[in-house]
Amino acid sequence: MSFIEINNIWQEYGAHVVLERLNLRVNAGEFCSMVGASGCGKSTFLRLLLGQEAPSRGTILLDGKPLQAEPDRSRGVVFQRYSVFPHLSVLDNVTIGLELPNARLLGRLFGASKREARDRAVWMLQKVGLGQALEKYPAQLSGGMQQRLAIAQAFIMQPRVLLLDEPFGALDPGIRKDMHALLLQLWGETRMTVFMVTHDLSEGFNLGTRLLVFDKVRIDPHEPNAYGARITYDIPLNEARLAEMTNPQPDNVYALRS
Ligand SMILES: Nc1ncnc2c1ncn2[C@@H]1O[C@H](COP(=O)(O)OP(=O)(O)OP(=O)(O)O)[C@@H](O)[C@H]1O
Repeated sequence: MSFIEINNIWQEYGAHVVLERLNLRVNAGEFCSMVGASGCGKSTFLRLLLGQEAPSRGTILLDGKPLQAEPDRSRGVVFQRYSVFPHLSVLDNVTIGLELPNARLLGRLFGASKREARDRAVWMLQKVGLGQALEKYPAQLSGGMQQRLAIAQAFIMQPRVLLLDEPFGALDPGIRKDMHALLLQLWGETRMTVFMVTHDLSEGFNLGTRLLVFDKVRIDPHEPNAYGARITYDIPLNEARLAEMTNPQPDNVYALRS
């Protein structure tokens, strides 16, 4: 059994078929880069994986069970445009993720739990290079720093599946390179399963252990929306890195929680 099983899913909005007959098996720890023409349904596919939408047909299984309809802690997401809270400091932006799941029972965390959450958030922010900006507000940060903050927010929750929708699309080339290194490092440490949509082919090839190409197999020039896209190529990449990730040597294992 694969960690994620996608069985013959379709996504239709009225008469507009966006995805059709999509099948995929993904093992835990794989890093899937996803490319394809604009509008072919990559973000739609991510929304299905996140549980924000249910497919029109077909099933998605996570660990053998149907995906929960609501997004939960097992899945984290980073969009191209930083989705951080403007009225919270950098530190609070990251700590709040740890507090919210407990909020219904306890209100905000306090005492030792609060300190522990804060320590973990500081540690995570140091990892993404924001250790000197803890008390700043998002408006005081550059675009690249805000995106690092969004990544820290997603990683602190230690999701089993990380969904990235062009996470570096708005960044300068130099910062992009740093972020690639950071993402690979954190992926190696946490052994998450990653799905990343990108328009940058070289980014897709460099980071992924698998490249999924979305495309339409059938096209009706008179009815462009009559047929949907599916995965037309599934190319294994960076196999040595994947092997090291899924069978780590003791020296290569770091605990994310220090
Ligand atoms: N809720 C919706 N209702 C109707 N149409 C939708 C809905 N969501 C997406 N679509 C349509 O589905 C198609 C695929 O959109 P999607 O954003 O998934 O493509 P994409 O491959 O991610 O594109 P891009 O690379 O440009 O971001 C588009 O034509 C879009 O208009």
